Amino acid sequence: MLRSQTKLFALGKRQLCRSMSKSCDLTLVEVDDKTGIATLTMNKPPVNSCNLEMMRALKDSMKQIEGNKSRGIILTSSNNKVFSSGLDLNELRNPEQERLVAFWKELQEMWLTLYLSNLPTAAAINGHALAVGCVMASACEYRVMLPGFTIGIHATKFGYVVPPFIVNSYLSVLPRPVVERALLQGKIFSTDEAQQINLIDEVANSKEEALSKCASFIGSFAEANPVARALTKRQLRAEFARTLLDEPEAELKESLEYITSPLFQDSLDAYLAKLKSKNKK
Ligand SMILES: CCCCCCCC/C=C\C=C\CC(=O)SCCNC(=O)CCNC(=O)[C@H](O)C(C)(C)COP(=O)(O)OP(=O)(O)OC[C@H]1O[C@@H](n2cnc3c(N)ncnc32)[C@H](O)[C@@H]1OP(=O)(O)O
Repeated sequence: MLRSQTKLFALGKRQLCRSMSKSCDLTLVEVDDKTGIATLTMNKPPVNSCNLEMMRALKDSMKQIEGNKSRGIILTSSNNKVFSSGLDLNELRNPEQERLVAFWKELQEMWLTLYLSNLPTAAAINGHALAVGCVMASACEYRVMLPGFTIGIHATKFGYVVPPFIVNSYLSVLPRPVVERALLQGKIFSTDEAQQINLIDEVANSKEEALSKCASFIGSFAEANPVARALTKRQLRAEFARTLLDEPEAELKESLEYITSPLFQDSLDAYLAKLKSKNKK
């Protein structure tokens, strides 16, 4: 349904495409005609949480961008405080089986599409990037973050086992001992801390500067043959994507069993209640 709701507009020198839900445009895509770089903006209020429709919109937008022969993708947010708050926790709470299966498959496909994109990818992290928000940023080849925000995978803090492909997202950016400690502690990093451990590549003082730094990174591949670049990237990244490429059903089964267990559901209830109570105080 979303695919048929995706529209492509000609807008002066730019093309704009939108993946729409009933109430809003979940993603916005603008292609700069001069550079050929596409900016993919997450636009799901209030905090870009990833429900089924959002992840489908992200995947479809990335595929459209690749099909449009753009030179690269910059992932960013329309919210100037939150890049993404990760998976939509409401999708995991007392889920209906069919929707949960579709949701988890979409997460797998969205991650594979971003992680193995043929194009150079960069994240302009203009707000908090938590859990799967951090995973999406880590799946990109380059990260530029604004000061004063946080980034990390804090799953173990609220009783979530971290699935292997999420571990691999971190491993493709950080050394193993750092990954192990960060995941086991459920560590959330400030912008400065993230730069110190090279979880992010650069700090920018505004979203415009972040976008510009991401564009410069993508521009650095101007001399590379796009096909050779894409195939080399795929070779380099294939190992970390292996579980999902070869055995998505096994990963799905394991995750579903865990998500629907009383242990997980109880800790999710407690976590959601804490999150909601913050706004009632
Ligand atoms: C052996 C192998 C087994 C494998 C098993 C695998 C199982 C793994 C299962 C799950 C993996 C999950 C990974 C995830 O990504 S889970 C998501 C984790 N994300 C978070 O914890 C982020 C929580 N949010 C925040 O900390 C803040 O909202 C923040 C992003 C910092 C923004 O803060 P602020 O601007 O102050 O906004 P509010 O907190 O007021 O939020 C506004 C409303 O949005 C609701 N909200 C926030 N985040 C989420 C979310 N992720 N999902 C759903 N809803 C969310 C929040 O409650 C507010 O709602 P309301 O206005 O009704 O109070």
